[in-house]
Amino acid sequence: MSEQLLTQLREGAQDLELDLGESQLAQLMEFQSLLQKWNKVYNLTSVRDPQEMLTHHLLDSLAAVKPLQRHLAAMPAGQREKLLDVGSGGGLPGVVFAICCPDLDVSCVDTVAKKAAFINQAAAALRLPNLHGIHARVETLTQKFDVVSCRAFASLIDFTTWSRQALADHAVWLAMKGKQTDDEQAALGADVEVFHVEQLVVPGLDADRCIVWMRPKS
Ligand SMILES: C[S@@+](CC[C@H](N)C(=O)[O-])C[C@H]1O[C@@H](n2cnc3c(N)ncnc32)[C@H](O)[C@@H]1O
Repeated sequence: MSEQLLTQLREGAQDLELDLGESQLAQLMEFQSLLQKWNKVYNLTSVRDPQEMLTHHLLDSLAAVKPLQRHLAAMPAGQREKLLDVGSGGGLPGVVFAICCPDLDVSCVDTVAKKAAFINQAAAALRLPNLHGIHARVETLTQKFDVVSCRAFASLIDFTTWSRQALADHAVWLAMKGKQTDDEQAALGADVEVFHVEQLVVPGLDADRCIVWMRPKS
């Protein structure tokens, strides 16, 4: 991995006001190397160019870390919080969350077995005991999570409908979206509340990005 990409990653993390150590930056770089190395075998992403992978995948996922950390800090202190990343594919944003938030237990679920296997391989290679790959349809999961995230997965209504049973008490949905989501929000049922739409700025990427934060309405 080139020094130039590492410098860009470090500067991007600073722009995002992330407090990442050198070992976490190295893990992020190693994750990108794993994505590149295994992409041909596992078909993890259509993005092949390392520079594009850095901006469109790593920095894009990193842009959601500070908002996630803010949400976690506001949760009542207790046992280690659990996050489920739905349709995680090659681990975006799940693996990035696991690297940046070592106290968060991250599970990445995908219907494609080799993608879930890649996550477990990455967990071992990056020495991340808080990262797990699950091969399943999200609709079939019985475990409960405090935050359920997705990126480039499905419409808001499909995402919330399919993953609702995986929400613990007081849990929230964190949907990373790339454009205006007014139509998708309007299509949500009365049992889902959008409580915040948070705009994101991705260093080096001139594109609309936001997080749609949602919770079930009781
Ligand atoms: C477009 S990819 C997005 C991958 C990754 N989140 C990203 O941002 O690059 C969507 C992923 O969702 C997975 N998927 C589709 N339906 C699913 C379901 N019901 N449960 C779990 N994963 C599913 C697919 O296998 C695919 O890997």
